[in-house]
Amino acid sequence: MSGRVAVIGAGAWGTALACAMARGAPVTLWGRDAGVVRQINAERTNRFYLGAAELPGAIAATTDLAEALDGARFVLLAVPAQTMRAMLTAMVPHLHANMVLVSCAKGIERDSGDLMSEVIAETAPANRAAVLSGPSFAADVARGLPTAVTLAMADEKAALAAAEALSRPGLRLYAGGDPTGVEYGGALKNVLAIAAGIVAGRGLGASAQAALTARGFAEMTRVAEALGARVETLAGLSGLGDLILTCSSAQSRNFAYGLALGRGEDTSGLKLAEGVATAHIAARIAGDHGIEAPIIAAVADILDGRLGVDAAVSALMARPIRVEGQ
Ligand SMILES: NC(=O)C1=CN([C@@H]2O[C@H](COP(=O)(O)OP(=O)(O)OC[C@H]3O[C@@H](n4cnc5c(N)ncnc54)[C@H](OP(=O)(O)O)[C@@H]3O)[C@@H](O)[C@H]2O)C=CC1
Ligand SMILES: O=C(CO)COP(=O)(O)O
Repeated sequence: MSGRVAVIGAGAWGTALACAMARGAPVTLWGRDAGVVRQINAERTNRFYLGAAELPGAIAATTDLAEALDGARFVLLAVPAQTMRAMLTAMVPHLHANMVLVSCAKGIERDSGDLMSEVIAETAPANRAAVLSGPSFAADVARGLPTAVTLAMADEKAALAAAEALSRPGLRLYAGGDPTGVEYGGALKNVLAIAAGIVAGRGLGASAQAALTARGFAEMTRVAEALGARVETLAGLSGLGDLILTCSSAQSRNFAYGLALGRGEDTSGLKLAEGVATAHIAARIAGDHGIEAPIIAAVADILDGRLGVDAAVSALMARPIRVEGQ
């Protein structure tokens, strides 16, 4: 499977993915902001989202969806999860059935509880859906630093062909046949990264940080498995891999959001933290299914102002003693 690549969304991730893709072939990049698009084409930078990073000349940016999608075989969707449905709806008139729609977003739709692959299936049922997720900061990918992520489709053979077609020097794609697991991994790690940031911001220590990450991994695995994912997927790049990355670095916007919360600082001017919207719906889904998810529930309660950080920590520490792994 080969073919031209279109990237939808000229924020940090979309622009970084376009940089990676341009190392193999020309790529079109759709952005909604004419100023950003002009800057990418004329100055080869996207300063607001990627600072001084120099963008390859093989990226053709446009605000015109029809132009961006024309002739594309793979369409990488890199807009925030809560805007994915509207974005796809606008794209539908320009889609052809042979285009593979690859969600690169990490989140659960807040109103419906849908994963991004489900949003694709509902809005563009004639197209095949894929998901791409794993430990990958946009700044690293834009610079061409070595990165490995998973591309999953319900059809594993098709995923392998797509992973081969989209791998580039510096960006190695592993194929997977469990999109549900890959998506829950990517979405839930954002919620746990907020929790890790809170722990750091509150100055609770490195031991608490490690415990939170390990118990967070147990929790995300439990939730995802109950919702149809394979446990081994969660132990891969788009579960454990991404959890380790984002629970340990203030470069993560979700971690940085939690850090501010833990320090009692204002979060209103901060960059996109997908875990905020996902925390609410993930807590609701876990509650509805009777899945034990105390950290996710605590993050949702803190974000909603129902629980203070110290009370949340006390409550987590006071839970009944149990056998680890159950
Ligand atoms: N940044 C990263 O390191 C990574 C991010 N991701 C995921 O990628 C997704 C996108 O994140 P990221 O690029 O970082 O976010 P950014 O905030 O950097 O960029 C978001 C982009 O989406 C655009 N946008 C926002 N709302 C809409 C809308 N309603 N319709 C169309 N476009 C819209 C923004 O346009 P405008 O500038 O005009 O507001 C901007 O170009 C998230 O789900 C994130 O979790 C995944 C892996 C790595
Ligand atoms: O998903 C990411 C890295 O894999 C980016 O994390 P943040 O959205 O928290 O910055």
